[in-house]
Amino acid sequence: MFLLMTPQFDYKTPLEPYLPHSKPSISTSLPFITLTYAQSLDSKISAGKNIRTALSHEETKEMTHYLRLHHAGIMIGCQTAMCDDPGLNCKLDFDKSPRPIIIDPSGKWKFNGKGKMYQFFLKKQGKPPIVVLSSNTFYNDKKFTKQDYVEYCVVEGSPTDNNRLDWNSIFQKLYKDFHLRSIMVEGGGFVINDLLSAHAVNNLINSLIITIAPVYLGNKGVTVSPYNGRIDLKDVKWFTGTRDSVMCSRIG
Ligand SMILES: NC(=O)C1=CN([C@@H]2O[C@H](COP(=O)(O)OP(=O)(O)OC[C@H]3O[C@@H](n4cnc5c(N)ncnc54)[C@H](O)[C@@H]3O)[C@@H](O)[C@H]2O)C=CC1
Ligand SMILES: Nc1nc(O)c(N)c(N[C@@H]2O[C@H](COP(=O)(O)O)[C@@H](O)[C@H]2O)n1
Repeated sequence: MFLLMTPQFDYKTPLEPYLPHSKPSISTSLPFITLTYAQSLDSKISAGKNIRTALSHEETKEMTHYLRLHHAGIMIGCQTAMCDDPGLNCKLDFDKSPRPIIIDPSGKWKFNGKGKMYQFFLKKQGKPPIVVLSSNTFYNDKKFTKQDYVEYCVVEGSPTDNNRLDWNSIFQKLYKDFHLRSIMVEGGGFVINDLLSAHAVNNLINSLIITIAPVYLGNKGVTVSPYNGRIDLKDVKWFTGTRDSVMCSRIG
């Protein structure tokens, strides 16, 4: 559990209008999507490929766990799952931990073992994951075997584009088959850039919440920058803690 080290940092009031319950998705087939991550001043989310990098201050990290409290699912790409060994639970209230969702089209990531997510699950401090898998892997890869406690969300994968999965199909399936009404997407770089780019076509993201840490990570860092150019944000609100700044917005 967190000790509230910095009670003067009120993140709850400014976040309120951006939470799923404040503006439920008007769609009946898609969950409320919050894209949220921490970045440096030069738009890097880690110091380099496969390097877990602490960017958030203690109090903005606590804010992330508050966001976890308000979402039914928490999504990351398999590269982040493999290099960060994340817990993805909610330390403010274990019972309200979101369901971890790992986008892993080829089924490379392993849940069972020494990983934090599995250990939290065994101690009833976190939920078991859903792995989003390509139909090519599920039906055609003879080496693929189902893992204990893992549920699979099988989405049609592109046969020509490296098992690429369509975001709209992923979210629709998670809504329909797993009844997830709100999902926070944390990263990493590929997931953020691809989702931001897909949003321009499908209007998928409901809230964008970014922690900005006062640090440069340099040109070896993993960059956040959508492929298809400029994206304008609206309903923008900034607030500042002891060290980090936080930007909340919707995407125009
Ligand atoms: N500062 C922060 O808030 C965060 C930082 N990170 C950092 O990000 C870095 C990892 O980022 P990346 O290497 O870009 O990996 P990633 O975590 O975005 O995973 C990429 C992989 O996920 C799969 N994938 C994701 N979306 C897919 C789709 N639509 N269709 C098919 N496959 C899909 C693919 O296998 C792809 O290679 C790590 O260093 C990690 O520490 C990760 C999360 C948050
Ligand atoms: N909010 C935030 N700040 C940072 O500085 C980070 N590096 C991250 N990373 C994300 O959080 C996951 C780790 O979660 P646990 O604390 O282990 O539950 C990591 O995998 C990234 O998704 N986030």
